[in-house]
Amino acid sequence: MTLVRGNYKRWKLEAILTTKCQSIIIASDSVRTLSSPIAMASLAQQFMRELKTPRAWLFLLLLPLFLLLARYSLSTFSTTREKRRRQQVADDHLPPSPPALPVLGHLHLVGLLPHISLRSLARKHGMDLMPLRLGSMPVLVVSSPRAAEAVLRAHDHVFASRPHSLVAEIVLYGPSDVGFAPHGDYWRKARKLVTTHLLSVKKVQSLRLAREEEVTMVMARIGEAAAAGAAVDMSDLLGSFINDLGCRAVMGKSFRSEGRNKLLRELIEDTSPLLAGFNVEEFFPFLARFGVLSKVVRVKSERLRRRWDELLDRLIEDHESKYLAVALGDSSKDDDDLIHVLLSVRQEYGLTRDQMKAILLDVFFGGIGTASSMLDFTMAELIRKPHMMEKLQAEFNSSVPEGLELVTEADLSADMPYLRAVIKESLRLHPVAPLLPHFSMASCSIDGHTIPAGLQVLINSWAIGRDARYWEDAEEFIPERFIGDGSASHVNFKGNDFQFLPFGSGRRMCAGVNFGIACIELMLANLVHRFDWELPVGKKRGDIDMSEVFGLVVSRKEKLVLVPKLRV
Ligand code: HEM
Repeated sequence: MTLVRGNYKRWKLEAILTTKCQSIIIASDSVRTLSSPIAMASLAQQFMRELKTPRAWLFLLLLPLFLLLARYSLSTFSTTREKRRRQQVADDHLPPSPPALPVLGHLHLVGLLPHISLRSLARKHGMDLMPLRLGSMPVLVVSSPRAAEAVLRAHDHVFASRPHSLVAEIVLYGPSDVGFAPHGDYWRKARKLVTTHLLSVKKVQSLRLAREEEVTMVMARIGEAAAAGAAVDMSDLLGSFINDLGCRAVMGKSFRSEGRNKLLRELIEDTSPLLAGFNVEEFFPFLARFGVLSKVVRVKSERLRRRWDELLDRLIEDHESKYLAVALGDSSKDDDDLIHVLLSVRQEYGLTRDQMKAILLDVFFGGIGTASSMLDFTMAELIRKPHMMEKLQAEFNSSVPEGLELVTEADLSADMPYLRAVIKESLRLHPVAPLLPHFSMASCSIDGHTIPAGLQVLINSWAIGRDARYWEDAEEFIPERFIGDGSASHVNFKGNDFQFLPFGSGRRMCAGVNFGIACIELMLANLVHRFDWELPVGKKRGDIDMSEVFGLVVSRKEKLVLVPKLRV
């Protein structure tokens, strides 16, 4: 195994231009200049949006100049015959790649929903391990459980890093969070802190009362709508439930009244597209040398960072004074929120203020969109299949005391196989993070192919969860497959079953599984147990549109509007 820098030059997919751009990356001592994978993935969408901005026109104006420079680069740096021969030998050890265009590579083949277009491409060319070139960026797309196991288990130590993203670097302070941080000592320390103190099973259990209180408030709102015969925008309701719960966990109860929950939701909504957006210069690093394009992204990111700073600094300062009072014995320790926990371990882990802020942002970005989108998909599937909704309600009827107004987590600890099967099936068919972004830190060999160091790897968990070689009726929503003698009754999401990766696997697996599942189970249980759900007049079940919008988290395009009827 060779280190990244030594090996990077050996990697060339098709265009000599690519090699040139990468040489420049190496020369500038930035071996990790590849973009955020999610950024890459929303390419087309962003591009259409960007066409309306001055920046896009700037790009179009710069394109001829770029092509001229590319030609110049080709002639100036043309490889020697011997180098080409050696490159050919290296290429022969790579899996084959679909045909590409000059300059763009395979960029034009990535659509608005990259996980879907990448699956079509992999299927068309029969490639479970598919090297692509997006602009000048080499990417390896992994589309089968077997290939995912090779990456996430056999070579987990090689692929446990993340690709670089300019936006994450600015907005996430380095990045100093867990999710975007490159593999290394800092990531290890931050991940340990998060899994031991913030998102441990014990900590998640200690937030049980908070979850139950938040669910009670939501049920009261739905109850009012039911009494009035009014429709409820479920997408919005579920979004604000998870947002409020996240705020409560992070900053404590006392901040809801100050409007900080709303501010936080706005900030997350403003930041997510940028974190998921694509930056021209990251696909064409050659252009970044002019510095013009990266400035636009930089300015936007810095503006957001200032807004985050203002909110997070205030939150931390408020907590610091309270923490000090508790430490001096002037006040009782009534607060156990995550900022408080972070302050208590700050010295032990040697955390700076910026690092604390980045770690808090992970809880917001990791937790809020994921759980609410997942709940939205699940409710939509259950409405489309009323017999499944009835089966789930029957499970509650037989498991919880009659007339129970709130299903608590204690009630859920009883055996509820169908509830768990519905959640698993929803995660299989609609993984809200469908492309897992990884980065190779060294070269390694998979199936006789040499995978070079310094390569961005995307594991298509959406394609893997629908792989007909592993799943019967792979495109259908059938929770029964996960129970009894169903074909997947032994499969779980702990990262050992590589045909089912909604939370990833290996070192970079989701750090918030327990937190996420606890929120989802409690909310879904109460929605289904307390209410029957109907569609607004004039809308049929078949009209529910399951199409998606790609972003940091994939969500349903259409809002889910339902009319509740009180059951209990
Ligand atoms: C339905 C809910 C959720 C889903 C489906 C989900 C899914 C994922 C996935 C697919 C990854 C990437 C795994 C990989 O690269 O192999 C991830 C990473 C992560 N998630 Fe989650 N997640 C959820 C909830 C949460 C929650 C509630 C939190 C925190 C409060 C959280 C925090 C994180 C963090 C910190 C990482 C980065 C781990 C690392 O890079 O070391 N997630 N999540």
